[in-house]
Amino acid sequence: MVQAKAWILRHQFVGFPKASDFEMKLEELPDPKDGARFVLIHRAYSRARMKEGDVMIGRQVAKVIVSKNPAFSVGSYVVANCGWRSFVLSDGTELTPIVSDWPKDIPLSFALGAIGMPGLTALYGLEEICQLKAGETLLVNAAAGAVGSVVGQIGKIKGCRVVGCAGSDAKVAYLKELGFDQAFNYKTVGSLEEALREASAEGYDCYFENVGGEFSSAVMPQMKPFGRIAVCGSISLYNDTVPQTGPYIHAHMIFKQLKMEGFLCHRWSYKNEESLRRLLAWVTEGKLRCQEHITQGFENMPAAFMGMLQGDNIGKAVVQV
Ligand SMILES: NC(=O)C1=CN([C@@H]2O[C@H](COP(=O)(O)OP(=O)(O)OC[C@H]3O[C@@H](n4cnc5c(N)ncnc54)[C@H](OP(=O)(O)O)[C@@H]3O)[C@@H](O)[C@H]2O)C=CC1
Ligand SMILES: C/C=C/C(C)=O
Repeated sequence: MVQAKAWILRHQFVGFPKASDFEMKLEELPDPKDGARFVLIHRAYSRARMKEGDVMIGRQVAKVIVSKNPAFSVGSYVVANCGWRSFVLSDGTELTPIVSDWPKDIPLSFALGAIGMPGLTALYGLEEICQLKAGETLLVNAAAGAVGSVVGQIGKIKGCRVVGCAGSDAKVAYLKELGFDQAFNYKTVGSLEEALREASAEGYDCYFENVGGEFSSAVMPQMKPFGRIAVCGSISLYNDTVPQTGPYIHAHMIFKQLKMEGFLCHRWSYKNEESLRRLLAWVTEGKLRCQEHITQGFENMPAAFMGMLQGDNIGKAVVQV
């Protein structure tokens, strides 16, 4: 028997999540039986949200420590979509092997960030939704985070002018280090509209939307005709107890003939293998830089999650167990 820990959503979040909304439980896992197709894994990193009574959703980089499944050899690493757990028994359906030629000098935890789901989200939002072209001007918010920092760097790889905004001066300095052409702290600018205009007087061809709400309302009038908006997330709305309302965007959408489309990264999962190879190659070539905000200890998962929601992280927020 193995004793595993799991974080459960005790109470549905009302407004910003609280420590008392989470509960840690112990689970007894049976030993895998001969002939059964089970994998026992450990070493969790993760973050997410969901409904009461369930184990918190999240992905981990995990090591296979016992296996009766020939597809997952003992000692190999996988990305596991198994929630906030310290160990798990899996039939393999939620596991994606990390490629055996993963370079030794690249941390495996990047498989949760730039060379994982957030990197894929950035790539698909830009290529499939925005259809970003060289020479265009791209705007991204939450730009110093897991998805946003990759969005901006892919924008530069593709020969675009990139504007990013983030919530601290340290984050703005980081964006400049990454090669963003313009960056500003949305919390300290006097006027968001003016800051957006100063960053790109001629407006924006593409807008990679991570934040929503008021920020989005300020961007719409500054989109260029036939601009494209990839609606990836709306983090400024997730903790609302009362839904935010307008200004409404219809006039800008119509008269500028904008295209706006929401997406979930798994829509293109059939391309993931090739896409992860591209992201890995950019990292290896030094074209795509990754930073992590690492919290130590499984017991600190809720704190890390709440910290991410309030902007503590530069780069991908991970928990090392
Ligand atoms: N569609 C899809 O398939 C996917 C969508 N997403 C979405 O992408 C977005 C980014 O996710 P991810 O990269 O993991 O997270 P990040 O690493 O970017 O962390 C979240 C960041 O959001 C910013 N933020 C928090 N609250 C606000 C607010 N009220 N207004 C503006 N910014 C805020 C903070 O940065 P700052 O200091 O700059 O405010 C914080 O660091 C999220 O909206 C997420 O839901 C993520 C993965 C897949
Ligand atoms: C897959 C993740 C989705 C969001 C909106 O965060």
